Amino acid sequence: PSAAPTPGSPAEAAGAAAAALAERTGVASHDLAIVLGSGWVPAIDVLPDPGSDVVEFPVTELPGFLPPAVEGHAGRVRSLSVGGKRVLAFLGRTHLYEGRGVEPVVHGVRTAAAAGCRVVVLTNACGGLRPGLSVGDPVLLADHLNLTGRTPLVGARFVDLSDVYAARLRALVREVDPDIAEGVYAQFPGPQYETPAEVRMAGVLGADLVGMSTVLEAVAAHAEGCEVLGISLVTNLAAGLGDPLDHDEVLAVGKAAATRMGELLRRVVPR
Ligand SMILES: Nc1nc2[nH]c(I)nc2c(=O)[nH]1
Repeated sequence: PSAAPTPGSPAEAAGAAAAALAERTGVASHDLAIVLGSGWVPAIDVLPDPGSDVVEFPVTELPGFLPPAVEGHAGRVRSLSVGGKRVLAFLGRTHLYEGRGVEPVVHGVRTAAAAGCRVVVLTNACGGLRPGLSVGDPVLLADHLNLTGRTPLVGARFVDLSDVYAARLRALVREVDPDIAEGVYAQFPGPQYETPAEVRMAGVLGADLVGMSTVLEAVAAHAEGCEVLGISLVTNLAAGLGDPLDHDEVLAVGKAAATRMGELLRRVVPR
């Protein structure tokens, strides 16, 4: 048996949250987790198997989760069946820019892993900077640039990240949607958007997308042994490449693309 996690450690906190989740949902083990970024929440309404039970509650009912710092970010969690798999969906997430450290940012994916999930799907809304990307495009993450200067890992955890966005899952998505674009996502700390010069810098560094989430969650989930699938929704052209950024537009674009994203998830998740 694996050694009991150190009292007060993030692993212990994830274990406690997973136990509370099993209790609250009546589901002993979940198979797959989905983190829904801005605009993605409507996408999961098309997911549940007809007639299957769906349990939803505020994520703060589980230990270790903080109340949403940003008004309107629904900090909720939903347990549902999709293609016979038990799925744990986080509607909204904690962002690094909330200034509450890295632990709360990755507590969800660590809880999912402790609850049995072996696959974690991370979705987000982001800015597009590669020519040819348009607002409303989904982009499959092939790799990332961690420009946050932070990491969820502590100590001698020399984790290999050469397949952090699992090639197996990316191949599955390409089978379902052969024309989907693939790209490299750079996470900035935020909360401000990039300057045009920073966007140009990200491009020089090889980024196709810029955002404020996902990277630290992917590192944490991969370090827990989960296969990670990342899908971004381009909701604006990065600074200097298009109209000035507006958060309300972001949500509108997300809603418009939600059914397409829901279809994509519904065809990928059971596999
Ligand atoms: N860093 C960064 N995050 C974003 N999130 C969204 I939606 N658009 C952007 C963007 O242009 N830059």
